[in-house]
Amino acid sequence: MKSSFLAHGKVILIGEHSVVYGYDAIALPIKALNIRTTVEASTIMWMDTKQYHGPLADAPSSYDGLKYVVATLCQKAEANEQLKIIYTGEIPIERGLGSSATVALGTAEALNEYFQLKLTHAEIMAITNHAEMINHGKASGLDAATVSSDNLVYFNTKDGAQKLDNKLGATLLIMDTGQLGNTKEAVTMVRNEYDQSAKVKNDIARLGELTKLVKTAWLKKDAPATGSYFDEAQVILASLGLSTDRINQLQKIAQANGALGFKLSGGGLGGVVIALCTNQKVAEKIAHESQALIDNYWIEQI
Ligand SMILES: C[C@@](O)(CCO)CC(=O)[O-]
Repeated sequence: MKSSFLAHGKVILIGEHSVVYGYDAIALPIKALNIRTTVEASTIMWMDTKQYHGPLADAPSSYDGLKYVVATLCQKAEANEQLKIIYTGEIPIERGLGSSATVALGTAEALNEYFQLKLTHAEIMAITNHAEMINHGKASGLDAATVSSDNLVYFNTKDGAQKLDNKLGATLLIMDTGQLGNTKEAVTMVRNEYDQSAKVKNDIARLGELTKLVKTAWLKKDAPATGSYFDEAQVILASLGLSTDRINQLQKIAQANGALGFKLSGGGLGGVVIALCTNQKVAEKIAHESQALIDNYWIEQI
């Protein structure tokens, strides 16, 4: 008996960090980035990923979220069977692309099917979100909501995920700086500032407003306005200490080559950046000019 589940990655368009404080955020599922989780019987509890291959019990602490998912599902199934859990495909880790939520969701779904537990979507999401809390300290649930959605997600912690399925009529360039971000560290850093500074509280509130403005512009298919809100968000995220020299250099290249807007995406301190472009040609030109500073890039029509 074998079961498997394919889960995809995501990129945050706007509202990272402020979403942790209850404000709105918008995130896009990225189907081109995905990981398949396969569960099969084994002689020992075994975990097989690009980063780690060995007994689950010996996996490093970065696997604590996954250990929780496996333990919870096995407990619900009252299973004492040993398993091998294999991950194929790749989403670069610590880049803001949702790799941890993808593997947590994939593991919960694959084990749900393997044990025929018939857990509801809400139960699977609760387990995935808890794993994200273990991974990231304080997680808003945005990543888990987006990696389990087929549509653009409009999200806040109170109402959860809502569909925003209109097209903006533009091209999104996603570039991987190759620098490892650290979501837990970034969220903690902003939280410490938030608790002490009225300016940071205002910055976070403005990020929340920018999300609402992007939604309005999106519904009007106003890509230039959306781009200008991305630029403003980048100024705020940089002032919170979340940008890097490389991100700033990429911003200059994007601006010099016609991007409508540019920002980091996800926790920051590295990871991916996004450039909003009028069309594919502009996106390809920016990616080409940026090649010395990036590991990889993806283009999405939005
Ligand atoms: C930085 C953050 O807003 C996004 C991480 O992808 C954290 C969260 O929403 O849990």
